[in-house]
Amino acid sequence: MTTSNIPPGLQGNFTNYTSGGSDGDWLSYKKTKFYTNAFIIQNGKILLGYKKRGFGKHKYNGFGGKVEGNETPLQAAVRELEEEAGIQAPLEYAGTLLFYTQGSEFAFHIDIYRAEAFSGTITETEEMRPQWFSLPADDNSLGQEGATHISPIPFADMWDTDPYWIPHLVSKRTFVGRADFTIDGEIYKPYKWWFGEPTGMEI
Ligand SMILES: CNc1ncnc2c1ncn2[C@@H]1O[C@H](COP(=O)(O)OP(=O)(O)OP(=O)(O)O)[C@@H](O)[C@H]1O
Repeated sequence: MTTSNIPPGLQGNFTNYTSGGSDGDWLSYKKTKFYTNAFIIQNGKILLGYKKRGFGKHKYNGFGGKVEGNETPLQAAVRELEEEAGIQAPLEYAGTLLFYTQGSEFAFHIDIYRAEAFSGTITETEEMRPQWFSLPADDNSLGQEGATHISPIPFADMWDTDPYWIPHLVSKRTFVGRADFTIDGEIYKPYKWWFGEPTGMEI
């Protein structure tokens, strides 16, 4: 299995891909802005933050934000993790998500990172309230301790397309994807999406 209907903005050969939504065209956008999103995954648990303000308010997500000035995405990811959760971690690249909402001035290009260790004390900030969640049992081979009495990943309170790529993140398989949304008032609805695992060096 290689590739079918790869969305504009992604190139290469892919495996384990999944897609859904409208049969219509992908939306078009003129520019992209670079963002980051970082997750700590440890002992059968994943650290998420409840966003208290700004974009994605009231959703759980990783910790991240805009890549500033001449930072690399990795430097931005390390800085945002510290600003939003109070911790430092040896982040590793995990995947990339393109996200566009109809009518928006730009598309998000989000580099996603993960780490299995961290230092410092997890701290609630003005922007995020950090909380551990348990991974599904299949991904829980690192040990159940600490994970048995905590809630599963709260997908109902996350971006609708998160369930398509979080499993790749958790199982350490590099992924890329695109998700186009429409917006109705303040409600974002997934319109069309595609996620896959690159088989070469072409990201
Ligand atoms: C389907 N769509 C999506 N799925 C999953 N995650 C998404 C996302 N769309 C945006 N994100 C993340 O949401 C955060 C916004 O960052 P945001 O708080 O706006 O950035 P930053 O802290 O720089 O902003 P301010 O400094 O407050 O302006 C940032 O982690 C970004 O990666």
